[in-house]
Amino acid sequence: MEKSVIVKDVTKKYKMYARSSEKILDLISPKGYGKSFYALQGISFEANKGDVIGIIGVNGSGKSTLSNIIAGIIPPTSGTVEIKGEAALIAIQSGLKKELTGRENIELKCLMLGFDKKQIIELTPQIIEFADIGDFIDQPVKTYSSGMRSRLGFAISIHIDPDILVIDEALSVGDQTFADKCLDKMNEFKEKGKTIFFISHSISQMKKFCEKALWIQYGHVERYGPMSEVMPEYENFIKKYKKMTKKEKKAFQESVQKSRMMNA
Ligand SMILES: Nc1ncnc2c1ncn2[C@@H]1O[C@H](COP(=O)(O)OP(=O)(O)OP(=O)(O)O)[C@@H](O)[C@H]1O
Repeated sequence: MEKSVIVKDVTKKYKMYARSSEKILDLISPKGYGKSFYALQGISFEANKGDVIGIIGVNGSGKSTLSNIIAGIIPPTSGTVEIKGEAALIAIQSGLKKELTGRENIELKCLMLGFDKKQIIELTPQIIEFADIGDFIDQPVKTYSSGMRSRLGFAISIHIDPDILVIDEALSVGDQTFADKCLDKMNEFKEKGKTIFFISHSISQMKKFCEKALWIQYGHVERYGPMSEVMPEYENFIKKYKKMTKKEKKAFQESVQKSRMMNA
């Protein structure tokens, strides 16, 4: 199996300053100052070409942080991410410049990826047709609804033909017809042997589309394996969590959050 993504011991740390003066103290003290929150702690896994991996986990577990790191949008604090080829992120807020129109965003993204004028002229109508947002294509993106942003983002990313596609909740907005159109495109990618990471709160969508599951539990990899094995374990955890009393839930949340906080 040819590897397409190798993630080794990836950590993402965010500084939590109570006051702005703490930021200055952090900059000038040799050992740093203030508390750090670990969104990710020692994430390691490998993906093969053709893998379709669902990233699952409860709110705040680190799914979006990890997808942003895989797509190269943000760097890890420590650890390495090896990507074979070009990765693209599709998320509701992904990479669209709000002041620019939809059409200008298409051009910008293509230019940034090194496409020439001829390729851009060829691709633009295809992207516009897929996005299907009518006259809004010539309006600034800041006037778009979240569904329209997601449509444009999806249309751009799918047409630039990346080797690794990271789809973060992009199908949760907008209508069913568009979601089906996206799923068809994602299936085309799958058939071409590309690697897809898929984040969705829809467990049925996950089960239908992904063969593997990467379960992120409060910044750690809890389980990684076939969807048919990992998902039942995750669903069991959710069931148990839901059965907890309010007090038990709070105690549980506090203990996991505490394990992610560290000094400096
Ligand atoms: N810029 C930031 N500064 C501080 N903390 C952050 C930042 N970005 C994310 N976090 C924290 O990191 C943790 C992981 O966030 P992330 O958005 O990756 O989780 P998620 O699993 O995608 O959650 P959800 O399912 O709610 O979208 C959260 O506790 C979040 O509050």
